Amino acid sequence: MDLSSSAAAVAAAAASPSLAKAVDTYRKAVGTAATLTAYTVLERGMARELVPHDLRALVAWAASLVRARLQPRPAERRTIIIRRRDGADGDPYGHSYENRVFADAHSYLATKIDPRAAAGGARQGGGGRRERNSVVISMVPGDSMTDVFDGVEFKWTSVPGEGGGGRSNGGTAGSDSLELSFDAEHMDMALARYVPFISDEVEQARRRERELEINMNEGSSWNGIVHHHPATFDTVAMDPDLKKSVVGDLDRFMKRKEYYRRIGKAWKRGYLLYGPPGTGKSSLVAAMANYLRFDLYDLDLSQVYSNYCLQRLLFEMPNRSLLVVEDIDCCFSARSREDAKNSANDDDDDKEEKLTLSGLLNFIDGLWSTSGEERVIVFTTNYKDRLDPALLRPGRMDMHVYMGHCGWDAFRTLARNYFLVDDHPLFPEIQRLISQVEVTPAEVSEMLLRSEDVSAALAGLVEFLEEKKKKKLAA
Ligand SMILES: Nc1ncnc2c1ncn2[C@@H]1O[C@H](COP(=O)(O)OP(=O)(O)OP(=O)(O)O)[C@@H](O)[C@H]1O
Repeated sequence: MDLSSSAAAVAAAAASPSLAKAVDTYRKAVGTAATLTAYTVLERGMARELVPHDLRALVAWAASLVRARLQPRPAERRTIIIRRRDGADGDPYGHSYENRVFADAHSYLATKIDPRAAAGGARQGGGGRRERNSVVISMVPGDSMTDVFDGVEFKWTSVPGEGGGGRSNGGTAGSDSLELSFDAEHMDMALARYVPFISDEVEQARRRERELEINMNEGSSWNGIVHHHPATFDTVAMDPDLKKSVVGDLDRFMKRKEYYRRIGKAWKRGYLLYGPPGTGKSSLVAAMANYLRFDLYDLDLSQVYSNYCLQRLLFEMPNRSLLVVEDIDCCFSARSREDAKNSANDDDDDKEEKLTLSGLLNFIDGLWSTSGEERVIVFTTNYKDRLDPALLRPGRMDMHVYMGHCGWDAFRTLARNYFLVDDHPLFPEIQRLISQVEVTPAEVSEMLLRSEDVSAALAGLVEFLEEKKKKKLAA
């Protein structure tokens, strides 16, 4: 029976007790039905047969309410637009500036497309130099990609620039802006964690990729050249435990910015490397710079004639740099002690100008404590006993590292460096001799370099060590 076809039929049906009963049953069912399926069955089965049009509409409405409750509602979304350039609107001269967040996001997305993509690229490095690598992989304008951070999905869309961008011109290189969209509930995470995370990642990748410089002073200015020193902590031959503790110390230092700030100390770390010539002090300095990805500033104090000159040099050093003063025992000789003795009654006009070790240390403490950025200073000496006590006082140099003669472990590192070998029939002989004579890693390196054939080189080393032993016994 089709009761919805005419008003008369509806009235008749309303009056019919059997229909009233059916409607009553239906109402109860609506009230108690727990699932959408139940509604659907009722809707289809009963409504068509029994229920008048208005009631059917009511039922459909109720069902849609229930459906809406049961079905997950699409989450509210937020979109952040990151423009390539900013400033043009607000700048009175109409200048626009490259937006750093855009550059970072652009580089970051390139590494998501291909992890080998260079994160160097568009923006200037910390020292104001333009980075060498540039991003060559990027999203095609109009395309989207999803990145997951801490379990939350972030969708990136590259929005074409005025020229329309396009595959031929390098993707986001042709895009004007990037859109970042995410569920509204993650707004805080996006701004406070995700975007800063991207900048950090890009910064770290840039540091890893950029070429390091070694700077040397000429008078009061620095001259820098690209620095390809091959030394790393893997190649420096030294006591393995000592090596571990140097690496651990650097790691701890780098993580402690907040700690240094809290205790009100300059975020700097001082290392004193000492030991005979040729034991690898300079190699260790290079390994430290490579490990930290810091530029090296090799301060030649014989070129520094006044405190003013020193001050200028230290001021010019950017953060994340490693200052090294080699052979510190020779730099001040007896002068600083003499100065200290005479300073009370010396009225020489230029006494303020004279460079002393404590002057240098105070400058470093004073200047660097204001920068709030990480600095590492390394002094090297062949003669620790000749050093000014000012330098040896506790708290001056944080770590004293002795670079000694070549031990067995150090020899094995060198053999691995030069020949990629971990064992050889001559090793036991070399181990015995090395424990009997003093030989520097520089001497061992020199012997290993003499032949490309491992057996010939090791035989030459055995001969050299035997000779040393003979001389020692004869002495
Ligand atoms: N510990 C080492 N590990 C690896 N190579 C070393 C080591 N010591 C010396 N060498 C080799 O010898 C060369 C000279 O060593 P290096 O200049 O590092 O020694 P140094 O202790 O700084 O010497 P000096 O006190 O004379 O400046 C290095 O270039 C390297 O090839």
